[in-house]
Amino acid sequence: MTTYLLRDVSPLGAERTDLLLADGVVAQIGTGLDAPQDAVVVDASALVALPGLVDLHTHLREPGREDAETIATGTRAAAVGGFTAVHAMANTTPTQDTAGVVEQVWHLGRRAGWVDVFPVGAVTVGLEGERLAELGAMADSAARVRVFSDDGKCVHDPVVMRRALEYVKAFDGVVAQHAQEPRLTAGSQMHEGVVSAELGLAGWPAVAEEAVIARDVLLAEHVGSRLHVCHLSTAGSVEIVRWAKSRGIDVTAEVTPHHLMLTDELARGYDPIYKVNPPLRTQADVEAVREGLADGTIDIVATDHAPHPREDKDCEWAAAAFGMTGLETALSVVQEAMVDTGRMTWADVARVLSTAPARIGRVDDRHGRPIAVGEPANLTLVDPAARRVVRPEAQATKSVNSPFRGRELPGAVVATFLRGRATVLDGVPCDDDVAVAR
Ligand SMILES: NC(=O)N[C@@H](CC(=O)O)C(=O)O
Ligand SMILES: [Zn+2]
Ligand SMILES: [Zn+2]
Repeated sequence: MTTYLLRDVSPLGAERTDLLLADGVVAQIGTGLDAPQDAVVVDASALVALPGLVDLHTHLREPGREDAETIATGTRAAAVGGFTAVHAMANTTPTQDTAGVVEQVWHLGRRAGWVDVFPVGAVTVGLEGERLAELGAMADSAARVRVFSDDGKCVHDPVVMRRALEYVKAFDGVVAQHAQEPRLTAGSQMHEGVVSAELGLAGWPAVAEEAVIARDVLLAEHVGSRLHVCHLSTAGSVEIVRWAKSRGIDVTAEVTPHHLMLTDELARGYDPIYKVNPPLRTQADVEAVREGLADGTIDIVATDHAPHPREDKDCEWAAAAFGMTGLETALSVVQEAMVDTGRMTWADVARVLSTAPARIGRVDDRHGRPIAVGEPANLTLVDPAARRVVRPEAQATKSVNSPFRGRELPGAVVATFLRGRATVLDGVPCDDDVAVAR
């Protein structure tokens, strides 16, 4: 295995030092380290080192929609985006609702070799919201599932939600809720507000999200369980989570990069590239989620990378699929929205994109670790001074539905290391090295 000496890198944006990566771990830290004979020396004097990013919410689409993404293409895109681990959502075909399917996804992730893939288990059979899936068997499987979600759909029946919350306690699992009251959002196309009224598109009101979050934090309190809120998007949701945390309720929440940056104004062009669930909200909501992320009410940023094939997006708004890609732009968007605005430091970025998601997903024995001697060398090197224009056709993901198309964003992932092995160097995926390691 290649040894890397990262010369003059800035861990978490702090003072520069050298990092020696050998035998899969951070072997030495210090200034002016001697380069071992066969080491590859990387001039990292312009780079910030972060613990490898961890995505709690990725749609890899395999099995079932390999025309949109495969585990191989999606995890390669994840590595390019600086990730060393992703949690793969359960809304595949077949659904990830049995030990057999989650083990298959886990095996395919290992075989691809780009990042560690942690399958999410469905809460209910077929995401139908009626009967609990075999949560225990998925937890005990080789995939060691700890995160359970019907994402794409809401676990709307309060009795089913209560049972799921109770059940996952046995193995320290968490239910990740896609908070969307279905009756309030039947036929909804975009955020309900001034813009939806003007465009004549059916609205998806903030209350449909907030009502479910309010119910679920109370359920989590009642049964003493752990709840995670997926892609929180409204100012009211931030308020409810803030209140729940102040009561000591064991709730965590995520926001997506697109909800940190984009608003419903973008729907005015009727371009379905901006159609997503939950919908893009208002500028006041964007301000509130930024503030919530900065003050710790929102624990993490998760991409909700949702690739769709062209034919599902190149159509009229009402017929188009909900969802946006995000793995390869997440870090840049967080830099623009939070770091370059002075709201967060790089140490905060490491928390919201690595340490906290690893902890919520209970993979913090391997990921989201401090950059310290003896720790697994899962690392991301970012050049904060770089700027680049997003070109979806040039991305590693198989799908081109990026809402950031044509935008210039700050920052670039220069390298990603998974257990000391480079998966990305000079911004380019290391196809040959990853193939050898397979
Ligand atoms: N976010 C989306 O708009 N779509 C997701 C489902 C989801 O995250 O709810 C998808 O699977 O396409
Ligand atoms: Zn969702
Ligand atoms: Zn999702």
